[in-house]
Amino acid sequence: MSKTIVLASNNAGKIKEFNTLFSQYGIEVKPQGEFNVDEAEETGLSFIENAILKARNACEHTGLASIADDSGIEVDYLDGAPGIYSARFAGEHGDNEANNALLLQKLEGVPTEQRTARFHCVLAYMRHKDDPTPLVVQGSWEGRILESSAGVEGFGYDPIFFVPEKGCSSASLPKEVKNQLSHRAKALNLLMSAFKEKNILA
Ligand SMILES: O=c1nc[nH]c2c1ncn2[C@H]1C[C@H](O)[C@@H](COP(=O)(O)OP(=O)(O)OP(=O)(O)O)O1
Ligand SMILES: [Mg+2]
Repeated sequence: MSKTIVLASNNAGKIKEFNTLFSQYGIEVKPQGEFNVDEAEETGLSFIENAILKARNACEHTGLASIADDSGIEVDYLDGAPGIYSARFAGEHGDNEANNALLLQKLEGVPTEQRTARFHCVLAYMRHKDDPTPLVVQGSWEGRILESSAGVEGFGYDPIFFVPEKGCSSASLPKEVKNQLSHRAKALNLLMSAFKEKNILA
């Protein structure tokens, strides 16, 4: 690979997954923490806007190309909430336990068939901070919200996300399996196709 790509994320769970996923494509990325990039303010009103804000922030602070991930969970019974606010659903950014507890509480007594939900991931690639044509791709993963936590793998909402095709929570899946099925894996697959088509990193 000829150039460094910064991964515009501070989320340890995402970074771990990306290390595995990118290595499958023979690409090395460096998390923005290695460059002391300050966290971007996620002021957008969509995953797409926030992904671009994060990618642009990382480009600006490093002078390098970057990839950002903005993701979250949409629950149908809650009209799509927590959506872009998934990381701060219960108030404090990144308090996964509180977020999961609040989501379970809001769905208390709601029957199984009304607990449908999906993970959503938007990836944005920007060559530099003024890049007028960021590459933007999306992936989603359908499932439903369990009635209690199960499993210890993954991060975030994984313990309460039921994966119908596997019959268990996403936190109960081996990492390799999540990395084949997930919203993030699907989005990255699309990004890698776009890279190929545009000879990025070729
Ligand atoms: O595969 C996943 N499995 C479980 N939970 C997940 C997943 N993917 C996203 N999520 C949840 C975690 C967090 O509550 C929110 C992402 O929020 P999001 O703003 O994109 O990330 P973040 O602030 O944690 O890190 P950063 O912005 O530095 O990448 O969605
Ligand atoms: Mg964030």
